[in-house]
Amino acid sequence: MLGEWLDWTLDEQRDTPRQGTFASGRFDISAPGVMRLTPHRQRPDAHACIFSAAIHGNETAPVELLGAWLSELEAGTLTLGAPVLVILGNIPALKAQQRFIHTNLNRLFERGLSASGDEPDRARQLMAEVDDFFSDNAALPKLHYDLHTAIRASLYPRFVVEPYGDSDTHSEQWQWLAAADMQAVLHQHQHIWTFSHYSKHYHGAQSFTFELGRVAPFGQNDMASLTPMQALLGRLSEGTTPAESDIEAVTFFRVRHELMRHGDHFTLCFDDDTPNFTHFAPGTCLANDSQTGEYRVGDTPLHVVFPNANVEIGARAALLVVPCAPPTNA
Ligand SMILES: O=C(O)CCC(=O)N[C@@H](CCC(=O)O)C(=O)O
Ligand SMILES: [Zn+2]
Repeated sequence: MLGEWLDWTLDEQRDTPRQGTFASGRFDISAPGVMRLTPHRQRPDAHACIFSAAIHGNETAPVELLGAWLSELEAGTLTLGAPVLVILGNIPALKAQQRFIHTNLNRLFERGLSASGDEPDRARQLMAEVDDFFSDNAALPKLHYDLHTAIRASLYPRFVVEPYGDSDTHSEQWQWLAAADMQAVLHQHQHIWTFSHYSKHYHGAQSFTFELGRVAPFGQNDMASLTPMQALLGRLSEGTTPAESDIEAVTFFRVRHELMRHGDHFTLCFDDDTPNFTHFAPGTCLANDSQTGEYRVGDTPLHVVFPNANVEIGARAALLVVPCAPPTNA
């Protein structure tokens, strides 16, 4: 199953079986990098689960993690008890080991998207796959974990971004994230058309973007730190209740401001290797933009997440965030 999926994903021309069975279920590969797993016996607590990776092509740890989890299913050490849609997002970028080829796929998941090109076409295909999967499993609670790694080091190496949306995140999610050793949660403050946001906004799914360490080539990822995360994927795919931990060890943040690049010339006022969540005091200069001038921290200290001066004009150059209390349902 794993072999067939990766073969067809990485080499579309190969004559690979597109469906088959394994000890506890069936697999159906509907497109390169898109595979449905259907259990022979669905457990009563099952969620309809989507696990996605490689929405950014150079983020390899999540691909290794999904490979390790699929190997457990294939070996029969894990029993499938929930339907799962597994996705590798940007295949040309994965082959090239680049974040994207033409544009950032993780800003294109919006219905009615009119842009043309390979990444917009892939976004439309993946949105349709998500719609079909959730509609075919309409009786089940919906869940989507979109797995990434961050460009820079981080004061919290493993954290999740909670997309903005009308639907609430259930209290159990916070405990599952804590048990999976996620160290921080960042609540988004507005709609950003990411893949995890798509499932939350249009389907009301329990959905997060996971940042599982730092970008590294295949084979050089710290997979030991992701053992608790693999256990979470394992429990969800078994349709059993994941381990819970109390959330004391998790730090919560909220986005205060999205720093955008507007001008041809854009620089950040701090070192390139500044880790995510670094704190900046009031008055500190954070960015210089040829279009909008200097950006300085106001009266409230800010922490910087995902700083990147080399984004396209009009794209996000950093999230400026503040600590906040845990959700009242946590
Ligand atoms: O490390 C970075 O600078 C970028 C990491 C990354 O790709 N983050 C995601 C976050 C998506 C979200 O806000 O949910 C992204 O920018 O797409
Ligand atoms: Zn990413």
